[in-house]
Amino acid sequence: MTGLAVTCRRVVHIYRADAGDVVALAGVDLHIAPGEMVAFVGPSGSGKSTLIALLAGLMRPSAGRVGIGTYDMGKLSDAEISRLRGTEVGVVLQGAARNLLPYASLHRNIWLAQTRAAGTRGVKLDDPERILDLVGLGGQGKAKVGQLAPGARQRAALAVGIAAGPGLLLVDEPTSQLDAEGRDEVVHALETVNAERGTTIVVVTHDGEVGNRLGRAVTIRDGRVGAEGRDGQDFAVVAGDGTIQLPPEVLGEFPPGTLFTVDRSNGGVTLLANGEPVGEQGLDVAARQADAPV
Ligand SMILES: Nc1ncnc2c1ncn2[C@@H]1O[C@H](COP(=O)(O)OP(=O)(O)OP(=O)(O)O)[C@@H](O)[C@H]1O
Repeated sequence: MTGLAVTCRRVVHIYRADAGDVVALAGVDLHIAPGEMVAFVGPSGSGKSTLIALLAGLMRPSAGRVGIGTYDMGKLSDAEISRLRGTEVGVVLQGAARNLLPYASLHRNIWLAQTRAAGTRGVKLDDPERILDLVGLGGQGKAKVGQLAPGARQRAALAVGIAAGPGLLLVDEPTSQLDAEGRDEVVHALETVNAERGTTIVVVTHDGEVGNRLGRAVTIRDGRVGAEGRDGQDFAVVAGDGTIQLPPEVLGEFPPGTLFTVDRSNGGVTLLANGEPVGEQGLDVAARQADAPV
């Protein structure tokens, strides 16, 4: 199937705990086009894993809307979400072993994922050998998962994640335990799946290099989209409620309480901070439409 779009509108997630509520996501606005590859990056505890868990339907948001393709996740029953996960949405959890049966062969791991998906209607399944080719494990179908090197095991987990031909693949920290070579192989496998199948791919990662390689890196900061990097350029992002997060180093120059004026007199938009054009204070302001091609 072709890639699925992902849309988040004002998504909020609150964990209820005895010690007090934790606001993990405080209003995420995001659109991912079909067939895009995106990394969620950001500091520990910023909300990346929570966001990917909501996209996977493993949890439901406290407020806001999560859309996957034509589905409004909030309107689906638990049974419909379970069917979606494992067919149209592939999920690869952090730690390759959690996605695999270690004593079974690669072929059997893929077969099991496909058998689960085949129980639902309308799923056309790929040849397991073709799936292994996509992740660089062609010809190794008889190998037991437990015998594979860590990088190959992570790619085996990807193979299981794409076994049913999902339109969206969600992957949590695929390179965290790997050396540079293993990381390159995993990123190459993701690129190949994306190029050959048009699958939309979302990866949570601490590795900035993985973010750069995927082309679009969305920085989650304090439970919101803090910034975006596209093809090596960094952007601040205007959220659905009109707020914009500035990087911490820029906030040093424009602390909370700074007064901005929006001047439209020159036909464009100029920001004046405390009466001075922002550019003169060392920050150039360039805007582009969110959906403009990169
Ligand atoms: N089950 C939970 N109960 C209560 N609070 C939680 C729970 N899971 C996560 N949190 C809190 O929610 C916030 C966001 O956590 P989350 O795991 O989504 O961040 P993260 O960016 O993925 O972090 P990391 O990179 O360390 O995995 C953090 O403050 C975290 O402590």
